[in-house]
This record gives sequence, C-alpha cells and structure tokens, in this order.
Amino acid sequence: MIEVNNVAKDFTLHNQGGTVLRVMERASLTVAPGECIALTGASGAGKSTLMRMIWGNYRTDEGMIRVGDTEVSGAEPRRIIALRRATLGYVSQFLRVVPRVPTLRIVAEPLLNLGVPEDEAEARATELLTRLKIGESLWGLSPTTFSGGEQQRVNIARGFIHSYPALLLDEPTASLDAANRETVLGLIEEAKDRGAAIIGIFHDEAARDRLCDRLIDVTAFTPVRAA
Ligand SMILES: Nc1ncnc2c1ncn2[C@@H]1O[C@H](COP(=O)(O)OP(=O)(O)OP(=O)(O)O)[C@@H](O)[C@H]1O
Repeated sequence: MIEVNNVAKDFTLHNQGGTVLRVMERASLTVAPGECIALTGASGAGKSTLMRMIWGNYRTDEGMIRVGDTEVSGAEPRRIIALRRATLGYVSQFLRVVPRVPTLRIVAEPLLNLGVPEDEAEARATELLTRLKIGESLWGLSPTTFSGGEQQRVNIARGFIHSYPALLLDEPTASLDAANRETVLGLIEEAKDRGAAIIGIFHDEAARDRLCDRLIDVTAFTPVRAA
C-alpha cells in the first residue's frame, strides 16, 4: 500500500550560501494493508522528513514513493490533493485549522469533501467526539482555544472519520491522559483490522510495541558524513 524505494532528500539552505545538505539516502520500506510500522531513530535522524515526503509536503530528490496507485514523488499538486482526500490520512501532533470554524465541522469535513451528506457526516463526527470525550458544549466552538490534549483529540477525530486505506500518525498519543490514550490505541487497532497501512512515529514505547508489527530505524538512511 505504501512503498518507499531508494529515496534521497537534500535541503538547500538558502540563507546560508545555498549550502546543500543531504539528510537521507537509500531509504526503502514497504507497508502492506493491515500493517503498522514505527519509524524510530534518534532526534534528527529523519523520521519527520520521511513522513513529510510520503505526505507530499517535501519533495523527493531521488527515488520513488508510492501510496496506493499514486506516485507521490513527482505528482502534480492536484494528484496529491486527491490522494489526501480519499486515500492517505495524516494525524499530526498539532492542530492547524482555519479560525472560527466550529469543531464539529472541522471533524466532519473530510467526509463532506468526499460527498457524504451533511447529516451523516455530522452524526459520525458526533460519535467520534463523544468517544474521544470532547464535551458537547465545545462542538460549536473553534478549537483554537482548546487545551493541547483537546486539540490533539480533535485532530484524531478528523484523521479517523474516514476509513483511509493509508495513515500517517505523528505521535498520536503525545498529550493524552490514560483513558484517552486507550481510546486512541483502540481507534488505531480498528484501522489496522479494517486493513489500513499505517506508518507512525511513537515516543510512547508501550503504544508502539502494542500496535506495530515492525520498527524501521531511519538512522540506516542517514548519510555517513565525512569527519
Ligand atoms: N526544512 C529543513 N531545512 C533544513 N534542514 C532540515 C529541515 N527539516 C529537517 N532538516 C534536517 O533534516 C534532519 C532530519 O530532521 P527530522 O526533523 O526529520 O528528524 P526527526 O528524526 O524527525 O527528529 P525529532 O525526533 O527530533 O523530531 C535534521 O538534521 C534536520 O536538521
């Protein structure tokens, strides 16, 4: 479902004389439907960079990334938008939303974008917000003023409202209390059971061990620098 083949990444530091920094090379992995893999490796090893390349935010400088039948590396923006709409979900650590849009709408939006009728999308959003213990009094408010943990749960509700065949999870349990963490682990297990291919970054080692079938240490893809 997700394939990364011989990928390299360079960053050009425009404010530092155009220095080109190679941060990744020969990165390869595959994730099958129903499989969850964790990206591991020390801080700065390249976990987020690889995730952003799969999401289509960072350009791939060499090699190939494919999600479903979309070749992400080299895809036009409209292909990436279509991929994100139907196939690839992403739960980032932080919520980024347009101000003044109510929480219920933010959570329902991925289904609305797929043409699901409004009452059905909002019913599903209600169900997820309830499960994630976001009180009903908050549903009509913008989440911009919510606590870190509340924002993360809104993000999770949004990321799990559609049955994406592939999912990227960036520290999905980072700001959660024990009960909500358990709910989120349950959502991830359900996604696996229905056949989603999942790549995650988990500093929560117990969560990682419970959910992941394999660990991929991205340090193996860090270029060896000359001393
Ligand atoms: N936009 C950027 N411009 C230049 N260098 C970058 C950029 N983003 C990441 N890097 C560099 O790429 C390398 C990998 O960073 P990345 O954030 O992917 O690591 P990480 O494994 O996710 O780290 P952490 O666990 O601390 O989040 C680092 O050396 C970092 O400095």
